[in-house]
Amino acid sequence: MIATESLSKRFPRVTALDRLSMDVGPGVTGLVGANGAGKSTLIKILLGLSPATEGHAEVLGLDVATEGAAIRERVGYMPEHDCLPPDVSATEFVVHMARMSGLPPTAARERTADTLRHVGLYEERYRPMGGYSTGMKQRVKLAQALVHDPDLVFLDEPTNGLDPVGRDEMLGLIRRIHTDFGISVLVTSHLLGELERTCDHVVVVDGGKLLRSSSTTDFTQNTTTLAIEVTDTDEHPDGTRAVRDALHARGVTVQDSSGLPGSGHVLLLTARGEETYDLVRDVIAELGLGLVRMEQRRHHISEVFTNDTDTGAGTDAGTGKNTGAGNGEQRKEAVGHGG
Ligand SMILES: Nc1ncnc2c1ncn2[C@@H]1O[C@H](COP(=O)(O)OP(=O)(O)OP(=O)(O)O)[C@@H](O)[C@H]1O
Repeated sequence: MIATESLSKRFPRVTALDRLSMDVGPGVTGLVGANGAGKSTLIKILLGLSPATEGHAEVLGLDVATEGAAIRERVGYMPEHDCLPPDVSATEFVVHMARMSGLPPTAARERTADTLRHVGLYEERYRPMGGYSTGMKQRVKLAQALVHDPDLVFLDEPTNGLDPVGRDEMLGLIRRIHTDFGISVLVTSHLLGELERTCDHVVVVDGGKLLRSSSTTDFTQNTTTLAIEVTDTDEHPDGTRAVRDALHARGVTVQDSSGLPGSGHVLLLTARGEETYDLVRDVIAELGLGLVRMEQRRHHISEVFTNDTDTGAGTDAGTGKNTGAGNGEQRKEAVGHGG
């Protein structure tokens, strides 16, 4: 869908993109980075709206340097900033954008009604947009990006300014753009956590450079840490402690989980294979306790990112190719703490 090769953009005082190479396939891809990381600059180059200083990029197989108009016919764009004229209604505005994209009048009206309904704007679509809430404006911006039925959409910070409920709704809508309509999505955010649930693939940029590019599941792969929770009994009023002591007696060290929320009843230990599971099961059975849960912990994307920036990593940024697997071991090391 998108391929960049050593793409750079230098402004007089700042390098917004620095030799960025990446491949993005179909699906929902998150482009993550702090404010000023270069996300909007990349999107403008990919749309053919702003020339790169050096390097090469293709969108849907089209060269951004020479085929910008053809790219914009097939790609929808939701800009970051408020750009809606206050005096017109959502319907008028989106019909206008559909006409600008080349749809005939009747098709433009029909597509507008469908798209506004899809993003959750109903009666209010006939009112002037100046009176809309931030959430409603974001929905109109999303609708105009989708109205010409593109193959791919670029959404620049679509959850900006939304409250938690609005954020969740917007993330759900973004997911459905792909599942319901088969449109691929590149969505930017400075919040990693929210992309964990929404995206198939995540690209992390920092200071215009690629930090990491991999599938979300690869980012959040299982750790080797086991979380165990047991019931208490009359004989063992503190079942958690009884298990800890019994495991300790058998040479298994339980990790210090005191910093974790609700950690009072959760034991964390490093699994060394099947035998660790068997040992835990046997210890709990011998003590006559009930096993509430025994599960492998997963990383959160935010843990990965914190670790990357802390260590100045980017070790596996490499080519940034969308290969998903293959960097697991390196990542495991980079993440290390796992708990
Ligand atoms: N037209 C421009 N002229 C000069 N500097 C620019 C211009 N556009 C962007 N920059 C600079 O390039 C860097 C990257 O900006 P960009 O807007 O791409 O970041 P971003 O990751 O999208 O962050 P944000 O979400 O805050 O917009 C920033 O330091 C910004 O100040």
